Amino acid sequence: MSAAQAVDSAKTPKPSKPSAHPVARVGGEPVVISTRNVSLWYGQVIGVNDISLDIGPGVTGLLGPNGAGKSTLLKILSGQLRASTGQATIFGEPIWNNSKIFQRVGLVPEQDAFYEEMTGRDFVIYLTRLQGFSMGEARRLADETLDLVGMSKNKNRRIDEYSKGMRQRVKLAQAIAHSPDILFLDEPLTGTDPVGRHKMIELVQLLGEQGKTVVVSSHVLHEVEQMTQDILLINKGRVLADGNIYAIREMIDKHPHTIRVDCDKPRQFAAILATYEDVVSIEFAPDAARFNIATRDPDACYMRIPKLAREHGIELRGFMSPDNNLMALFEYLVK
Ligand SMILES: Nc1ncnc2c1ncn2[C@@H]1O[C@H](COP(=O)(O)OP(=O)(O)OP(=O)(O)O)[C@@H](O)[C@H]1O
Repeated sequence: MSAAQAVDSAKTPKPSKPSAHPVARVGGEPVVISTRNVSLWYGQVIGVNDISLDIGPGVTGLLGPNGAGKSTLLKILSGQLRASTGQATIFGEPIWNNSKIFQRVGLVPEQDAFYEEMTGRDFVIYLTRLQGFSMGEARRLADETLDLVGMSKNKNRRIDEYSKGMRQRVKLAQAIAHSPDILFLDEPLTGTDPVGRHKMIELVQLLGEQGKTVVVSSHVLHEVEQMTQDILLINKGRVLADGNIYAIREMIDKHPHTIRVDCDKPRQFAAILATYEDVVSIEFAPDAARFNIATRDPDACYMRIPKLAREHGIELRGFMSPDNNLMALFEYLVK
């Protein structure tokens, strides 16, 4: 059985009836999530500002730098925060204080909120029970879902012994165990190792292909575009652009993209990378242990870095896109 079939066949929740309300459409698909003029203030600080959007089935990437309002928007859409003004609906029904809707929603929050002394398995069972499943069903769903996210081997260990990547996978398992129609993931790739990252991306894609509505936030374009082509760009609490990745890519390609490289022989590796035409500049950290490489072809550069490191016997400790990439893009977009 494929993982995709497993996601669906593993679960036997009692599905809620679809809303009787007629729904609008986005790109030929029914609108699942909708907001109109939604704003939220934290005292004097604006979290999100006058956001109106329609999201349909499939994966939508919510992309923005730190502090853009991604978590605030996801919290409003998942019913954790009430908008100060405006309306937010799922399947045409208000989200706030609507327990019927909560059963159709799964959430991977940015912050961990575990009972650390519990095992991963008990944690998923416990939260699945809260969705109204019997103990037997919750156990079965927890086991099947933990298997799906690659946590079978470690599910009976205490959560306080887990790596960051394992924690992310348990968060994903609790979010999908009850087979929700809608899934919100807030920076799910943070701290994941390459295998966990691949697994998470694959699952997000599968859920989208199954017709679930998945909204995934990130501040790294490269991460988001591995999961979807549909992007909402958000900055300073506002949606700046809503559309296809290629249009957004075009804007980005006019700006050099920065990749931070951490390895055991930074000078040697920087010299190798500098020979490529797309590389615009290389800048070392003050201690010269890491360097930033600016490139006009991020895709090629991301592919090339691990390959060259392997070929030249360089130990690559990490490479990632620092926030200032997106900041540069957003500054450009709001000009
Ligand atoms: N509980 C809070 N109290 C006061 N201000 C807050 C609170 N939570 C968020 N903010 C502010 O609201 C704005 C949006 O924050 P939010 O966390 O939604 O952004 P984000 O895009 O998710 O960023 P990050 O990835 O850093 O979490 C920021 O200016 C942030 O400082």
